[in-house]
Amino acid sequence: MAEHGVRRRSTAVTTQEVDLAIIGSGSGNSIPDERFDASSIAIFEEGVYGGTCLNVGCIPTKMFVYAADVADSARSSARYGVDASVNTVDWRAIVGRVFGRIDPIAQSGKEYRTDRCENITVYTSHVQFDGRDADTGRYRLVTAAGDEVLAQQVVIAAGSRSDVPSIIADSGIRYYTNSDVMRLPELPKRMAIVGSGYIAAEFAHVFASLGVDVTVIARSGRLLRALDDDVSERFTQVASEAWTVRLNATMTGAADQPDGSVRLDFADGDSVDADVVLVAVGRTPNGDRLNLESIDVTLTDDGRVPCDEHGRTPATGVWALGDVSSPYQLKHVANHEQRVVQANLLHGWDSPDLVSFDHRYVPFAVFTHPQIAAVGLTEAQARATGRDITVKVQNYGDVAYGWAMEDTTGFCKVIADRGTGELLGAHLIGPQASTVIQPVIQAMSFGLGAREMARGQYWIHPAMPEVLENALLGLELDD
Ligand SMILES: Cc1cc2nc3c(=O)[nH]c(=O)nc-3n(C[C@H](O)[C@H](O)[C@H](O)COP(=O)(O)OP(=O)(O)OC[C@H]3O[C@@H](n4cnc5c(N)ncnc54)[C@H](O)[C@@H]3O)c2cc1C
Ligand SMILES: NC(=O)c1ccc[n+]([C@@H]2O[C@H](COP(=O)([O-])OP(=O)(O)OC[C@H]3O[C@@H](n4cnc5c(N)ncnc54)[C@H](O)[C@@H]3O)[C@@H](O)[C@H]2O)c1
Repeated sequence: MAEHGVRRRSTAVTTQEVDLAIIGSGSGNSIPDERFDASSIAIFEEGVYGGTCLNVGCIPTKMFVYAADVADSARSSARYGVDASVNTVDWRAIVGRVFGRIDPIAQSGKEYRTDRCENITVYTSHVQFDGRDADTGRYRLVTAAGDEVLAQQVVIAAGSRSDVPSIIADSGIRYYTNSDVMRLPELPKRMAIVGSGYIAAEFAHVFASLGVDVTVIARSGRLLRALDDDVSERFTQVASEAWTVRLNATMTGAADQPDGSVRLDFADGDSVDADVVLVAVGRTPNGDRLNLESIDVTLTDDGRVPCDEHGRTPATGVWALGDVSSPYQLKHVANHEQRVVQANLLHGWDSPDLVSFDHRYVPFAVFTHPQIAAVGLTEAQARATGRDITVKVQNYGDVAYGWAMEDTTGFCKVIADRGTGELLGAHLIGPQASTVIQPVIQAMSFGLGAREMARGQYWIHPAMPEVLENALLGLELDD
């Protein structure tokens, strides 16, 4: 490990002075490249190196989703005249495939920073601020292991953690989150998933398709209710046929049962028994564990580290990016913000050339069944702007590739300004949604209107994006 500027104290802990400290090894780990070789850097990581996306988020979940999709394909094969079935699911082999790929990446990422980057010191411990050093004015960062780092500048890239409702946290039951459910030793017979957002929708698909009897417990009347109303409604319908879905469910208790299962009780007197309870009710930014008061930074009302469009927090020299500060808890946003903060670190805090976050058209996809993807305003949001809008809903089942797949539930909704043709939003539910949506993201980002987008290019026939082409052509735009 590099020991740049490290002073050993008699208590066996160290004090190091660095140019830059980075809290969190998710997107934060990508900041130091060769342009930072002359800077001394400390990276703090209290968990597994590489952060949420690599270890317990996007990447492993999608590797499990792919296995689930393969199982679903086999189950639905008879529709296409093919005789296939899912005979057994080798859960250990699936887990082995996923983490056999991921764990070495996390390990080698850490080794690279620790052993091969001479200007970087990795601290594998929780860290928090302890004000500023009176002599140097540097930010003082103190680890749980007792080390002290005095940093000229700090990037807070500390991510977020799973929320756990107190009714579960205080009950004493064994519950799982995305951090450990993917390493279950074996598939349970019954799983109850508390929550109805992204994580619930993706894991319900994974475990149900692999043969688990899944019950999804939603507080409100719809799943994925933050999405466009039609998408959320369609998804709730389809999901209710695939899994047990309890809507408008208010939990009143959770308790271990003598047979090792868990019972969840509801206000209507009903209950659900499950062998595994997965909690997926949102994520809290980790800024509340950094003692930010000591550097006079107050979290936003929704718990984020405040920062401006350049990533600058109210404390001079302290930057923030990703889940800890962003209104979007998405990896492509964290990566974008990392590139902005990286550029701005090189420009300097007060530079007139600072670059800005671009949050205009943040897309997302939910890798459940059916897949969902969206960008821009929902129909309700677009109507609320007061603009004269036109909306077209095109069914997958009405285009050639949708016929090929015998799709009966998918659709693509596009929303545009009737007068100008400006694209305002797109919402897809159906096969390949996360890929089919990409041309709309491009069009919106580069200011291409609906009409030009529909007719200014070829659309490969008979590929799935024809569903998008037809939706665009169906918009009632002024001439
Ligand atoms: C199950 C799941 C699936 C997801 N799937 C997708 C997806 O498909 N697509 C998508 O775009 N997004 C997805 N996300 C969201 C995505 O993972 C996050 O938006 C992204 O990883 C955030 O990156 P980050 O760098 O801000 O934080 P993180 O990657 O969480 O990194 C922060 C790191 O900081 C460390 N840390 C925190 N506090 C301290 C401290 N005080 N001291 C030392 N270390 C600290 C943490 O241990 C962590 O490793 C998913 C999330 C989950 C949970
Ligand atoms: N494919 C992706 O891009 C992807 C996948 C997974 C996660 N993520 C990111 O991670 C974030 C967190 O995911 P998530 O699914 O935990 O959160 P979420 O915000 O998507 O959904 C949380 C759900 O839990 C419900 N809820 C909240 N408190 C509850 C309670 N006490 N009891 C029952 N239900 C409750 C909410 O009403 C909401 O529907 C997402 O918002 C997303 O940004 C992204």
